[in-house]
Amino acid sequence: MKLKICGMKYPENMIEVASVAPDYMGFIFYEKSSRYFTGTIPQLPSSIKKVGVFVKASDTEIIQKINYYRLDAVQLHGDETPMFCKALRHQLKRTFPLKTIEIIKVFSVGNTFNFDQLMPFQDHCDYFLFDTKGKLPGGNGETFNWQLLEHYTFTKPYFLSGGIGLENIEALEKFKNKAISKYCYAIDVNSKFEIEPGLKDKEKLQQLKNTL
Ligand SMILES: O=C(O)c1ccccc1N[C@@H]1O[C@H](COP(=O)(O)O)[C@@H](O)[C@H]1O
Repeated sequence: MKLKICGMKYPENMIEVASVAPDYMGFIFYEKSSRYFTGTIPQLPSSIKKVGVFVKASDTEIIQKINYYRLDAVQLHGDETPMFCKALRHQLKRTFPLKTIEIIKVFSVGNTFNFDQLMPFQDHCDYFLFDTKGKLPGGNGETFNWQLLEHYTFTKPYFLSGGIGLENIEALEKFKNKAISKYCYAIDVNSKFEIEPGLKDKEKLQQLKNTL
């Protein structure tokens, strides 16, 4: 399973964390977040895809950040509509004809989550990401009931997110052996691997990586 490490804020820490060899590294472009990122990204191995995390940002802002930070993917973490995703995808293809910018559409999962709502997004994103519904748009540090994924009837690969920490390793092992994990493409981690918001604990991340 692939690994995404999200909410990076400090260049030296990014270099440290790059040695864990995640597949994706995420940067939060949401001003109200304690992980809001405005700095510079050092040269990272090209095997690590850089993801910009946006909450209801405009297409102009998203494109500007892709250009400036040379992002490889965008994570749409607000209530963006299927039409927005469709239009953005077209615009990304036009603006960056030589590079595929992946679109990861996030859904906040509560106990009554209806997976039917994913249908209109299917053709307009590359991956879904399931996070836990909480007070904040993201980074709540809480897991959701993964058993709900038995209602996932699509074939689009998804990121499993929301409060995943070292204490979930055993549950992750069990999840990986179940049919419901068939389309789980990556694990996404954030607040449970922090020393402070935006500063990640490399040793803990290495422990997780060794189990994936
Ligand atoms: O982390 C944030 O502050 C944040 C703010 C706004 C949108 C998304 C945010 N984080 C994303 O939330 C998920 C889950 O994080 P956690 O493991 O529950 O802390 C992750 O994808 C982050 O990218």
